[in-house]
Amino acid sequence: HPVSAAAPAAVDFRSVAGGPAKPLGALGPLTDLVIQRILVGDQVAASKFGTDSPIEDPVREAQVLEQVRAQADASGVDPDEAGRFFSDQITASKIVQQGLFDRWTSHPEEAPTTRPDLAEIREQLDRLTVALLDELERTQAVRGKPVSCAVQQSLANLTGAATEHLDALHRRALTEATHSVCRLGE
Ligand SMILES: C=C(O[C@@H]1C=C(C(=O)O)C=C[C@H]1O)C(=O)O
Repeated sequence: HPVSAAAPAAVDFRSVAGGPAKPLGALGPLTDLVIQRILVGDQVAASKFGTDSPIEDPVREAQVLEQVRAQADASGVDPDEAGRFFSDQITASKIVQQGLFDRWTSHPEEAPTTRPDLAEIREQLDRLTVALLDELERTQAVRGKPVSCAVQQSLANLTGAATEHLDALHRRALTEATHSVCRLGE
């Protein structure tokens, strides 16, 4: 009989769970939001590519971090901890933007053909900030236990990267965006 098709390279968690695939475990919801923010980075890159807007905007970064510190206080999260976490989110976004700029420069046929509005994208990022801070608050207990936190972050990153079909660039951004999650609050 004919040889069956090759096994899939990665487990499709959709078929296991029977529902929308999400990063697993205690840090799954936080990691899901981190991935959403990383993917918004693609939109940011598309809005800036071929324009005068630079990848790095220190004024906007300061506004984001100011919003974060104020809202952290209101959500019961340490403002310094929240600030460190969001600095990593900003770094991750710039990794994605630079990676896509490089890709689109060497492969212009892959460059986006429409240019989304940066102001609208930033409103989307501001909404994600609120949700991320809620998850930072909700996960304080598990993040305070270094060993189980590390296990949960590995599980969430692995399953999140697989279910969202992240490429090497976006996986690198995910690693950067989550590398302090288990050290925060110490
Ligand atoms: C996302 C943007 O690009 C960069 C990343 C930022 C972020 O992740 O919040 C903020 C400013 C920029 O340095 C943006 O310009 O809005």
